Amino acid sequence: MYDFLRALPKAELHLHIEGSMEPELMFKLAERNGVGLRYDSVEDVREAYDFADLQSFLDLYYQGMAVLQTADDFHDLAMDYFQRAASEGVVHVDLSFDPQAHLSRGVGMRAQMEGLLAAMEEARQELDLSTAMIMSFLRDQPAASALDVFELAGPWHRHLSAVGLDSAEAGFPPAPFAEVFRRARAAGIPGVAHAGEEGPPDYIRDALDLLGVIRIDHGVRCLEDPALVQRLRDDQIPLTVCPLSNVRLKVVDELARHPLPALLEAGLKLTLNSDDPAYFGGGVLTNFLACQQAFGWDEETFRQLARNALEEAFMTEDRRRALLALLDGATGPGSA
Ligand code: HPA
Ligand SMILES: [Zn+2]
Repeated sequence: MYDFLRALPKAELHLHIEGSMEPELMFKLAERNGVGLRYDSVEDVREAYDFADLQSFLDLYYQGMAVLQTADDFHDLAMDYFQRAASEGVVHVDLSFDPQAHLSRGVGMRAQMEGLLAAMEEARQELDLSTAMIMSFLRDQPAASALDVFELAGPWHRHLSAVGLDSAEAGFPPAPFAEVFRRARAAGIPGVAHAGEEGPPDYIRDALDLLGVIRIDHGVRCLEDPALVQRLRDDQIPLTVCPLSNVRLKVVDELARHPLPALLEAGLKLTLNSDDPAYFGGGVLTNFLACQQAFGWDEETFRQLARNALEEAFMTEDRRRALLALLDGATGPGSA
């Protein structure tokens, strides 16, 4: 099964590039930029990654970013992740980043964009890895700040495949962000949003109705609302589920009790993703393997999850056709 899951052409739809920073890179960038760290060693960092909930993770996540200062840093961060992803059989990444978390530290939009876009081009040329960019807004910051950031990113709008919404969820409903998502849509940029991770099912409904999003990040709490589940199934709205993240942030007690089997049973369009691989114990392949261990799914189930991701990722139709053909070819007959 390892070989099968490794070979499966996997697309990652829910990945915060800042959450892909391994402690080794954090130390390297800290040294390069003369930024002090509160940790003495890589082991110290890993030990600190013991989270009680989403907020306790976010506190360290925003701290860790302090080492990112220049375009080169963003480039190196993304390339480090792309190389690891490619080695796990990932063929496409919808990469999300949080510009406000960098602007507030005095790191400009240009450095962020130029570094990330350079790495994305390098990944295409050197790793045959396609990528797309999602610019996310922090929902625990004022909606006016999201509007400012969207305007500030104007010169790069043509590089954005979507806008997103992340950070602390409970108590921060989607509604205030309707205007910025409407503006993005008017510029031809669709939306995705975290909803139903720690927040209630109503936030999923509001993300669809008020923000007009085309995918829901996480969404696992939809099961508390049967009418919502029916809508998500009828409309085949993709959910980007992050199994190991949900365990590490205590959305669920343990993977064996994760609602993934119930979500599948409900006929929802699911994908498996890593969220913040450096903080939550591994990348996409690790998440696939953990689900195999926990749920004993067969090859057909994993093939369908991988197909869902290829169908819903932000990529050209030519690339999608090629990767779907690779999926069917790589995984044998009966999969067409
Ligand atoms: O899992 C997450 N949830 C919300 N915001 C985030 N920002 C990075 N990771 C996450
Ligand atoms: Zn996330």
